[in-house]
Amino acid sequence: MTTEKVPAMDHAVELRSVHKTFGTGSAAVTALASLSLRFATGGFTAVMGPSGSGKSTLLQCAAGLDRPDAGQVLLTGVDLATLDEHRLTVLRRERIGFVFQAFNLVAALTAEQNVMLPLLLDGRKPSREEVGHALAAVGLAERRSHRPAELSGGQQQRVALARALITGPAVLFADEPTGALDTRSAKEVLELLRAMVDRHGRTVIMVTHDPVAASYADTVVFLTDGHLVDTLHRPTADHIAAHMTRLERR
Ligand SMILES: Nc1ncnc2c1ncn2[C@@H]1O[C@H](COP(=O)(O)OP(=O)(O)OP(=O)(O)O)[C@@H](O)[C@H]1O
Repeated sequence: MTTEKVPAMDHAVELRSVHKTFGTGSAAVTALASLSLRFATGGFTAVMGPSGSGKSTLLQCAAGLDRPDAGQVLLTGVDLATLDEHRLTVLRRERIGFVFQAFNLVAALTAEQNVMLPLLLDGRKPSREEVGHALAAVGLAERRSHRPAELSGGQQQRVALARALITGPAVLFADEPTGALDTRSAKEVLELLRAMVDRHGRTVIMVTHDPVAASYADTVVFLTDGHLVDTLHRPTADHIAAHMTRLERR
């Protein structure tokens, strides 16, 4: 693929004055207000902020799932605005993994078949060994033949993680990945995300409302009304919770 590269790659994702509005006229809502933000390569960042502050829109634009009205998004050094839809799809497939609060597994497929999907979509024939390895990495080697309905929420999210990671993406985006999980399952998923960064050098960007989940990150950024209002490094859950309370009172 011939894509424009910038030389320095210490930031896996960079937003430069990204602006995004939904609706028109008096109904227009500014979701991102000329937001500039950089996510370090090999770092774990949590994105927090009150409801409607632009967190999901940030993730969608950063992952190339939505296009900003103005500004630039660089993903692993590639300016997404320079790509047509086909090249954007290829870039996303090769460099991005995504996990959602609702897992988004295909109900009719087994864990193993769900994990295979991204490779099949990429025209590759996955080996059972490769898929087995991905499931083992999330502690589910024994559950390869189970369908989503036969798995707990935490297990389903771990299958979703294995599916997101099977292509070896540089960046993993997670939108409330623990929002539907009990405390124990959430901890397992967060520890896996932490290990992706520490052991495999991946970049993780996670939207969350939960201060405990955010405390697994290296950096926590806070949005309000589409603006970046604060950045904390290695904060404790209590510190994050206090910060959120202050923001919600503003
Ligand atoms: N598709 C859309 N159409 C219209 N408005 C939208 C759309 N998506 C987001 N918005 C608006 O943009 C703003 C930011 O939304 P966004 O979902 O990014 O916030 P959020 O911080 O993720 O919120 P939450 O924590 O509630 O999920 C909100 O005011 C929202 O209503």
